[in-house]
Amino acid sequence: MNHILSHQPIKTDSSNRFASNTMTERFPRIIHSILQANPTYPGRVQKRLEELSRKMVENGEIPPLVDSAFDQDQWNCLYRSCQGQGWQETEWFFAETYAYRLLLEACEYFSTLKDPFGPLKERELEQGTAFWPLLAEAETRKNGGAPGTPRSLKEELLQALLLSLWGNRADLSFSGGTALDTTGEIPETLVAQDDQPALDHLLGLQGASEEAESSGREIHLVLDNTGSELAADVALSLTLRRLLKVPLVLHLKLYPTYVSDTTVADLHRFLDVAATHPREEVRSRASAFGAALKEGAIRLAPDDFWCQPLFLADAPPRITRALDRAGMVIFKGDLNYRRAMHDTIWPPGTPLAEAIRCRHEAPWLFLRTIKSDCLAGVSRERCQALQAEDPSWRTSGTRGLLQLASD
Ligand SMILES: O=P(O)(O)OC[C@@]1(O)O[C@H](CO)[C@@H](O)[C@@H]1O
Repeated sequence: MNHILSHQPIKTDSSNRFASNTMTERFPRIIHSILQANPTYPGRVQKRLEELSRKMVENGEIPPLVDSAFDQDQWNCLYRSCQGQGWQETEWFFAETYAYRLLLEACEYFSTLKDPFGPLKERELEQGTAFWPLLAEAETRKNGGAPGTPRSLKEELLQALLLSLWGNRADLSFSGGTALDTTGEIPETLVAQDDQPALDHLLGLQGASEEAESSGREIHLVLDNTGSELAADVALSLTLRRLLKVPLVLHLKLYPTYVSDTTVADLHRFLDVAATHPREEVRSRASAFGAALKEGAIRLAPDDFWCQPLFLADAPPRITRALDRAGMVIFKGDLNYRRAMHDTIWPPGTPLAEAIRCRHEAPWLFLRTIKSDCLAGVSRERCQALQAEDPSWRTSGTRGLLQLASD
Protein backbone atom coordinates (compact mmCIF):
# COMPACT_ATOMS: atom_id res chain seq x y z
CA MET A 1 0.00 0.00 0.00
CA ASN A 2 1.49 3.36 -0.96
CA HIS A 3 -0.41 5.16 1.76
CA ILE A 4 -2.35 4.51 4.93
CA LEU A 5 -5.69 6.24 5.55
CA SER A 6 -5.80 8.19 8.76
CA HIS A 7 -7.19 11.38 10.23
CA GLN A 8 -3.67 12.68 10.73
CA PRO A 9 -1.44 14.68 8.36
CA ILE A 10 0.73 12.56 6.10
CA LYS A 11 4.10 11.58 7.61
CA THR A 12 7.50 11.13 5.99
CA ASP A 13 7.91 7.63 7.48
CA SER A 14 7.06 4.25 5.89
CA SER A 15 3.32 5.00 6.19
CA ASN A 16 3.46 7.04 2.99
CA ARG A 17 5.78 6.04 0.19
CA PHE A 18 5.58 9.32 -1.76
CA ALA A 19 6.21 11.54 1.28
CA SER A 20 9.06 9.30 2.44
CA ASN A 21 10.55 9.33 -1.06
CA THR A 22 10.30 13.13 -1.14
CA MET A 23 12.67 13.45 1.81
CA THR A 24 15.03 10.59 0.93
CA GLU A 25 15.27 11.08 -2.83
CA ARG A 26 13.22 13.87 -4.48
CA PHE A 27 14.28 16.78 -2.27
CA PRO A 28 17.99 15.74 -2.36
CA ARG A 29 17.62 15.68 -6.17
CA ILE A 30 16.22 19.23 -6.06
CA ILE A 31 19.23 20.33 -3.97
CA HIS A 32 21.53 18.71 -6.53
CA SER A 33 19.74 20.56 -9.35
CA ILE A 34 20.17 23.86 -7.45
CA LEU A 35 23.92 23.23 -7.07
CA GLN A 36 24.17 22.47 -10.79
CA ALA A 37 22.10 25.52 -11.76
CA ASN A 38 24.23 27.83 -9.57
CA PRO A 39 27.84 26.83 -10.28
CA THR A 40 29.22 30.09 -8.86
CA TYR A 41 27.93 29.46 -5.31
CA PRO A 42 30.80 29.91 -2.83
CA GLY A 43 32.16 26.78 -1.18
CA ARG A 44 30.40 27.54 2.14
CA VAL A 45 27.01 27.56 0.38
CA GLN A 46 27.74 24.34 -1.49
CA LYS A 47 28.81 22.74 1.78
CA ARG A 48 25.60 23.77 3.58
CA LEU A 49 23.43 22.46 0.74
CA GLU A 50 25.30 19.15 0.61
CA GLU A 51 24.97 18.82 4.39
CA LEU A 52 21.21 19.46 4.21
CA SER A 53 20.86 16.78 1.55
CA ARG A 54 22.99 14.28 3.48
CA LYS A 55 20.99 14.79 6.70
CA MET A 56 17.74 14.06 4.84
CA VAL A 57 19.04 10.89 3.25
CA GLU A 58 20.44 9.66 6.57
CA ASN A 59 17.29 10.58 8.53
CA GLY A 60 19.37 13.08 10.48
CA GLU A 61 17.79 15.40 13.03
CA ILE A 62 15.94 18.35 11.53
CA PRO A 63 18.06 21.47 12.35
CA PRO A 64 16.82 24.90 13.52
CA LEU A 65 17.39 28.05 11.45
CA VAL A 66 20.71 29.59 12.50
CA ASP A 67 21.05 32.80 10.43
CA SER A 68 19.11 35.77 11.79
CA ALA A 69 16.23 36.72 9.52
CA PHE A 70 12.94 38.63 9.77
CA ASP A 71 11.00 35.39 10.19
CA GLN A 72 13.47 33.44 12.37
CA ASP A 73 11.45 33.71 15.60
CA GLN A 74 8.28 32.51 13.89
CA TRP A 75 10.04 29.58 12.25
CA ASN A 76 11.76 28.62 15.48
CA CYS A 77 8.32 28.55 17.10
CA LEU A 78 7.00 26.33 14.30
CA TYR A 79 10.17 24.22 14.54
CA ARG A 80 9.33 23.14 18.09
CA SER A 81 6.71 20.77 16.62
CA CYS A 82 9.46 18.62 15.11
CA GLN A 83 12.44 19.33 17.39
CA GLY A 84 14.46 16.15 17.93
CA GLN A 85 12.77 14.34 15.04
CA GLY A 86 14.52 13.02 11.95
CA TRP A 87 13.64 14.01 8.39
CA GLN A 88 12.01 10.61 7.83
CA GLU A 89 9.82 10.60 10.93
CA THR A 90 7.83 13.80 10.97
CA GLU A 91 4.87 15.48 9.34
CA TRP A 92 5.44 15.86 5.59
CA PHE A 93 3.73 19.25 5.16
CA PHE A 94 6.04 20.75 7.78
CA ALA A 95 9.19 18.89 6.70
CA GLU A 96 8.93 19.75 3.02
CA THR A 97 7.98 23.39 3.54
CA TYR A 98 10.67 23.88 6.19
CA ALA A 99 13.24 22.17 3.95
CA TYR A 100 12.69 24.89 1.34
CA ARG A 101 13.22 27.56 4.01
CA LEU A 102 16.45 25.85 5.12
CA LEU A 103 17.52 25.72 1.47
CA LEU A 104 17.08 29.50 1.24
CA GLU A 105 19.16 29.94 4.40
CA ALA A 106 21.92 27.72 2.99
CA CYS A 107 21.88 29.80 -0.23
CA GLU A 108 22.07 33.04 1.83
CA TYR A 109 18.97 34.20 -0.06
CA PHE A 110 17.98 36.98 2.34
CA SER A 111 21.40 38.66 2.07
CA THR A 112 21.68 38.33 -1.72
CA LEU A 113 18.03 38.14 -2.88
CA LYS A 114 19.43 35.78 -5.52
CA ASP A 115 16.67 33.24 -6.19
CA PRO A 116 18.27 29.75 -6.09
CA PHE A 117 15.53 28.55 -8.45
CA GLY A 118 16.00 31.54 -10.77
CA PRO A 119 18.03 29.70 -13.44
CA LEU A 120 15.43 26.90 -13.56
CA LYS A 121 12.53 29.36 -13.86
CA GLU A 122 14.42 31.35 -16.50
CA ARG A 123 15.02 28.24 -18.55
CA GLU A 124 11.28 27.64 -18.84
CA LEU A 125 10.65 31.22 -19.95
CA GLU A 126 13.46 31.11 -22.50
CA GLN A 127 11.87 28.03 -24.09
CA GLY A 128 8.95 30.29 -25.04
CA THR A 129 6.50 27.40 -24.63
CA ALA A 130 5.58 28.77 -21.19
CA PHE A 131 3.36 31.40 -22.85
CA TRP A 132 1.24 28.96 -24.78
CA PRO A 133 -1.88 29.35 -22.59
CA LEU A 134 -2.00 33.03 -23.54
CA LEU A 135 -2.27 32.00 -27.18
CA ALA A 136 -5.13 29.66 -26.28
CA GLU A 137 -6.96 32.48 -24.47
CA ALA A 138 -6.42 34.89 -27.35
CA GLU A 139 -7.75 32.27 -29.78
CA THR A 140 -10.92 31.76 -27.71
CA ARG A 141 -11.46 35.49 -27.42
CA LYS A 142 -10.97 36.05 -31.14
CA ASN A 143 -13.18 33.14 -32.32
CA GLY A 144 -15.94 33.56 -29.71
CA GLY A 145 -19.01 31.81 -31.11
CA ALA A 146 -17.22 30.27 -34.10
CA PRO A 147 -17.71 26.49 -34.61
CA GLY A 148 -15.82 24.40 -32.08
CA THR A 149 -15.31 27.33 -29.71
CA PRO A 150 -17.23 28.11 -26.50
CA ARG A 151 -20.77 29.22 -27.33
CA SER A 152 -21.69 30.59 -23.99
CA LEU A 153 -20.18 32.64 -21.25
CA LYS A 154 -20.30 29.54 -19.02
CA GLU A 155 -18.39 27.47 -21.59
CA GLU A 156 -15.76 30.16 -21.94
CA LEU A 157 -15.35 30.43 -18.17
CA LEU A 158 -15.08 26.66 -17.88
CA GLN A 159 -12.44 26.51 -20.59
CA ALA A 160 -10.38 29.13 -18.72
CA LEU A 161 -10.75 27.25 -15.42
CA LEU A 162 -9.64 23.98 -17.02
CA LEU A 163 -6.70 25.66 -18.75
CA SER A 164 -5.64 26.95 -15.34
CA LEU A 165 -6.23 23.58 -13.69
CA TRP A 166 -4.11 21.62 -16.17
CA GLY A 167 -1.54 24.43 -16.17
CA ASN A 168 -0.76 23.09 -12.73
CA ARG A 169 0.89 20.06 -14.33
CA ALA A 170 3.84 22.26 -15.22
CA ASP A 171 5.49 22.38 -11.82
CA LEU A 172 9.26 22.27 -11.53
CA SER A 173 9.21 20.71 -8.07
CA PHE A 174 7.32 17.79 -9.60
CA SER A 175 8.45 17.61 -13.20
CA GLY A 176 10.08 19.73 -15.85
CA GLY A 177 6.63 20.77 -16.98
CA THR A 178 4.49 18.98 -19.55
CA ALA A 179 2.23 20.03 -22.40
CA LEU A 180 -1.00 21.66 -21.31
CA ASP A 181 -4.38 20.14 -22.03
CA THR A 182 -6.67 22.93 -23.14
CA THR A 183 -9.38 21.05 -24.96
CA GLY A 184 -11.92 22.76 -22.73
CA GLU A 185 -13.87 19.51 -22.43
CA ILE A 186 -13.92 17.88 -19.02
CA PRO A 187 -11.74 14.80 -19.62
CA GLU A 188 -12.50 11.68 -17.64
CA THR A 189 -9.24 12.34 -15.82
CA LEU A 190 -11.02 14.73 -13.46
CA VAL A 191 -11.87 12.80 -10.30
CA ALA A 192 -14.23 15.50 -9.05
CA GLN A 193 -15.89 18.27 -11.03
CA ASP A 194 -18.13 20.78 -9.32
CA ASP A 195 -18.07 22.90 -12.47
CA GLN A 196 -21.77 23.75 -12.64
CA PRO A 197 -22.19 25.19 -9.11
CA ALA A 198 -18.84 26.94 -9.46
CA LEU A 199 -19.84 28.53 -12.78
CA ASP A 200 -23.27 29.52 -11.43
CA HIS A 201 -21.60 31.26 -8.51
CA LEU A 202 -19.06 33.02 -10.73
CA LEU A 203 -21.82 34.29 -13.02
CA GLY A 204 -23.58 35.66 -9.96
CA LEU A 205 -20.56 37.86 -9.33
CA GLN A 206 -20.86 39.66 -12.65
CA GLY A 207 -20.43 43.34 -12.07
CA ALA A 208 -21.32 46.00 -14.62
CA SER A 209 -18.60 48.24 -13.28
CA GLU A 210 -15.91 48.46 -10.63
CA GLU A 211 -18.44 48.92 -7.79
CA ALA A 212 -18.16 45.13 -7.53
CA GLU A 213 -15.14 45.61 -5.29
CA SER A 214 -17.16 47.21 -2.49
CA SER A 215 -19.86 44.55 -2.67
CA GLY A 216 -17.49 41.64 -1.89
CA ARG A 217 -17.32 40.48 -5.47
CA GLU A 218 -13.55 40.38 -5.70
CA ILE A 219 -12.23 37.09 -6.97
CA HIS A 220 -9.13 36.01 -5.09
CA LEU A 221 -6.72 33.70 -6.90
CA VAL A 222 -4.09 31.96 -4.78
CA LEU A 223 -1.33 31.36 -7.30
CA ASP A 224 1.01 28.41 -7.52
CA ASN A 225 3.80 27.89 -10.07
CA THR A 226 5.30 30.48 -12.38
CA GLY A 227 6.03 29.74 -16.07
CA SER A 228 3.36 27.76 -17.90
CA GLU A 229 1.01 27.64 -14.92
CA LEU A 230 1.30 31.41 -14.42
CA ALA A 231 0.51 31.90 -18.11
CA ALA A 232 -2.67 29.89 -17.65
CA ASP A 233 -3.50 31.91 -14.52
CA VAL A 234 -2.90 35.21 -16.35
CA ALA A 235 -5.23 33.92 -19.07
CA LEU A 236 -7.82 32.98 -16.41
CA SER A 237 -7.46 36.42 -14.78
CA LEU A 238 -7.98 38.20 -18.11
CA THR A 239 -11.01 36.04 -18.89
CA LEU A 240 -12.58 36.68 -15.47
CA ARG A 241 -11.98 40.42 -15.91
CA ARG A 242 -13.39 40.46 -19.44
CA LEU A 243 -16.48 38.33 -18.79
CA LEU A 244 -17.35 39.20 -15.20
CA LYS A 245 -15.82 42.66 -14.81
CA VAL A 246 -14.82 41.92 -11.24
CA PRO A 247 -11.64 43.03 -9.49
CA LEU A 248 -9.06 40.35 -8.78
CA VAL A 249 -6.61 39.85 -5.93
CA LEU A 250 -3.69 37.51 -6.62
CA HIS A 251 -2.03 35.92 -3.59
CA LEU A 252 1.62 35.02 -4.08
CA LYS A 253 4.58 33.72 -2.10
CA LEU A 254 6.66 36.46 -0.41
CA TYR A 255 9.91 34.63 -1.22
CA PRO A 256 11.00 31.69 -3.45
CA THR A 257 9.86 28.24 -2.39
CA TYR A 258 8.83 24.85 -3.86
CA VAL A 259 11.19 25.51 -6.79
CA SER A 260 8.77 27.27 -9.13
CA ASP A 261 6.16 28.89 -6.89
CA THR A 262 5.41 32.43 -8.06
CA THR A 263 6.77 35.51 -6.30
CA VAL A 264 6.04 39.12 -7.29
CA ALA A 265 9.45 39.26 -8.96
CA ASP A 266 8.58 36.15 -10.98
CA LEU A 267 5.32 37.67 -12.16
CA HIS A 268 6.99 40.87 -13.37
CA ARG A 269 9.77 38.87 -15.03
CA PHE A 270 7.08 36.78 -16.76
CA LEU A 271 5.34 39.94 -18.05
CA ASP A 272 8.65 41.46 -19.20
CA VAL A 273 9.56 38.37 -21.23
CA ALA A 274 5.99 38.07 -22.57
CA ALA A 275 6.20 41.70 -23.72
CA THR A 276 8.98 40.76 -26.14
CA HIS A 277 7.47 37.45 -27.29
CA PRO A 278 7.44 36.93 -31.08
CA ARG A 279 3.66 36.33 -31.04
CA GLU A 280 1.56 39.51 -30.93
CA GLU A 281 -1.19 37.70 -28.97
CA VAL A 282 1.22 37.00 -26.12
CA ARG A 283 2.49 40.59 -26.12
CA SER A 284 -1.06 41.99 -26.12
CA ARG A 285 -2.20 39.73 -23.27
CA ALA A 286 0.80 40.69 -21.18
CA SER A 287 0.08 44.33 -21.92
CA ALA A 288 -3.59 43.92 -20.96
CA PHE A 289 -2.61 42.27 -17.68
CA GLY A 290 -0.06 45.01 -16.99
CA ALA A 291 -2.70 47.66 -17.60
CA ALA A 292 -5.11 45.95 -15.19
CA LEU A 293 -2.33 45.91 -12.57
CA LYS A 294 -1.62 49.59 -13.17
CA GLU A 295 -5.29 50.63 -12.80
CA GLY A 296 -5.69 48.49 -9.68
CA ALA A 297 -8.27 46.16 -11.23
CA ILE A 298 -5.86 43.32 -10.44
CA ARG A 299 -3.97 43.62 -7.15
CA LEU A 300 -1.07 41.54 -5.87
CA ALA A 301 -1.01 40.28 -2.26
CA PRO A 302 2.34 38.67 -1.47
CA ASP A 303 2.58 37.08 1.98
CA ASP A 304 4.94 34.72 3.78
CA PHE A 305 1.95 32.82 5.16
CA TRP A 306 1.90 30.99 1.81
CA CYS A 307 5.56 29.98 2.41
CA GLN A 308 4.87 28.51 5.86
CA PRO A 309 3.75 25.04 6.98
CA LEU A 310 0.42 26.35 8.30
CA PHE A 311 -2.93 24.93 7.31
CA LEU A 312 -5.65 27.34 6.20
CA ALA A 313 -7.56 26.61 9.41
CA ASP A 314 -4.59 28.18 11.24
CA ALA A 315 -4.23 31.19 8.95
CA PRO A 316 -3.57 34.56 10.67
CA PRO A 317 -6.36 37.17 10.76
CA ARG A 318 -4.81 39.20 7.90
CA ILE A 319 -5.28 36.22 5.56
CA THR A 320 -8.70 35.20 6.86
CA ARG A 321 -10.01 38.76 6.62
CA ALA A 322 -8.76 39.10 3.04
CA LEU A 323 -10.22 35.78 1.86
CA ASP A 324 -13.55 36.43 3.61
CA ARG A 325 -13.90 39.65 1.58
CA ALA A 326 -13.89 37.63 -1.64
CA GLY A 327 -16.85 36.66 -3.78
CA MET A 328 -14.88 33.46 -4.48
CA VAL A 329 -11.38 32.23 -3.64
CA ILE A 330 -9.71 30.05 -6.27
CA PHE A 331 -6.85 27.93 -4.89
CA LYS A 332 -4.37 26.67 -7.45
CA GLY A 333 -2.38 23.49 -7.22
CA ASP A 334 -1.49 20.62 -5.02
CA LEU A 335 0.27 22.43 -2.17
CA ASN A 336 -2.64 24.80 -1.56
CA TYR A 337 -5.00 21.83 -1.57
CA ARG A 338 -2.81 20.11 1.00
CA ARG A 339 -2.85 23.35 3.02
CA ALA A 340 -6.66 23.44 2.97
CA MET A 341 -7.23 19.73 3.72
CA HIS A 342 -4.70 19.38 6.56
CA ASP A 343 -2.50 17.30 4.21
CA THR A 344 -4.53 14.26 5.21
CA ILE A 345 -5.71 11.19 3.28
CA TRP A 346 -9.34 11.43 4.35
CA PRO A 347 -11.52 8.29 4.23
CA PRO A 348 -13.23 8.24 0.82
CA GLY A 349 -16.44 10.21 0.82
CA THR A 350 -15.32 12.62 3.58
CA PRO A 351 -17.05 15.95 2.84
CA LEU A 352 -14.71 18.86 2.05
CA ALA A 353 -16.07 20.86 5.01
CA GLU A 354 -14.94 18.08 7.39
CA ALA A 355 -11.45 18.09 5.89
CA ILE A 356 -11.14 21.89 5.84
CA ARG A 357 -12.26 22.28 9.47
CA CYS A 358 -12.73 26.03 9.44
CA ARG A 359 -15.50 28.42 8.47
CA HIS A 360 -14.97 30.57 5.41
CA GLU A 361 -17.31 33.29 4.18
CA ALA A 362 -16.51 32.92 0.50
CA PRO A 363 -16.83 29.76 -1.58
CA TRP A 364 -13.44 28.08 -2.11
CA LEU A 365 -12.72 26.58 -5.52
CA PHE A 366 -9.79 24.15 -5.87
CA LEU A 367 -8.13 23.71 -9.27
CA ARG A 368 -5.58 20.96 -8.76
CA THR A 369 -3.55 18.47 -10.68
CA ILE A 370 -3.34 15.64 -8.15
CA LYS A 371 0.33 15.05 -7.25
CA SER A 372 0.11 13.74 -3.68
CA ASP A 373 -2.09 11.44 -1.60
CA CYS A 374 -4.07 14.09 0.27
CA LEU A 375 -7.71 13.93 -0.84
CA ALA A 376 -11.24 14.60 0.36
CA GLY A 377 -14.68 14.80 -1.19
CA VAL A 378 -14.31 11.83 -3.56
CA SER A 379 -16.58 8.82 -3.12
CA ARG A 380 -15.39 5.39 -2.12
CA GLU A 381 -16.60 3.93 -5.42
CA ARG A 382 -14.70 6.55 -7.44
CA CYS A 383 -11.51 6.00 -5.40
CA GLN A 384 -11.76 2.24 -5.83
CA ALA A 385 -12.30 2.56 -9.59
CA LEU A 386 -9.34 4.95 -9.91
CA GLN A 387 -7.13 2.66 -7.82
CA ALA A 388 -8.05 -0.31 -10.03
CA GLU A 389 -7.41 1.75 -13.16
CA ASP A 390 -4.03 3.14 -12.08
CA PRO A 391 -2.56 2.55 -8.58
CA SER A 392 -0.39 5.66 -9.03
CA TRP A 393 -3.37 7.95 -9.73
CA ARG A 394 -2.86 9.99 -6.55
CA THR A 395 0.73 11.01 -7.31
CA SER A 396 1.17 10.74 -11.09
CA GLY A 397 -0.14 14.20 -11.97
CA THR A 398 -2.46 12.66 -14.58
CA ARG A 399 -5.67 13.23 -12.65
CA GLY A 400 -7.18 16.52 -11.60
CA LEU A 401 -10.03 17.94 -9.59
CA LEU A 402 -12.27 20.99 -9.70
CA GLN A 403 -13.89 21.05 -6.26
CA LEU A 404 -16.10 23.72 -4.69
CA ALA A 405 -16.30 24.12 -0.91
CA SER A 406 -18.99 26.53 0.23
CA ASP A 407 -19.96 26.83 3.88
O1 LIG B 1 1.55 23.05 -5.46
P1 LIG B 1 2.02 22.30 -6.65
O2 LIG B 1 3.13 23.02 -7.34
O3 LIG B 1 0.91 21.89 -7.58
O4 LIG B 1 2.63 20.93 -6.12
C1 LIG B 1 3.62 20.99 -5.15
C2 LIG B 1 3.63 19.63 -4.50
O5 LIG B 1 2.41 19.34 -3.87
O6 LIG B 1 3.88 18.66 -5.44
C3 LIG B 1 4.61 17.64 -4.83
C4 LIG B 1 3.79 16.42 -4.75
O7 LIG B 1 4.02 15.70 -5.91
C5 LIG B 1 4.93 18.07 -3.44
O8 LIG B 1 6.24 17.78 -3.18
C6 LIG B 1 4.68 19.52 -3.46
O9 LIG B 1 4.14 19.96 -2.28
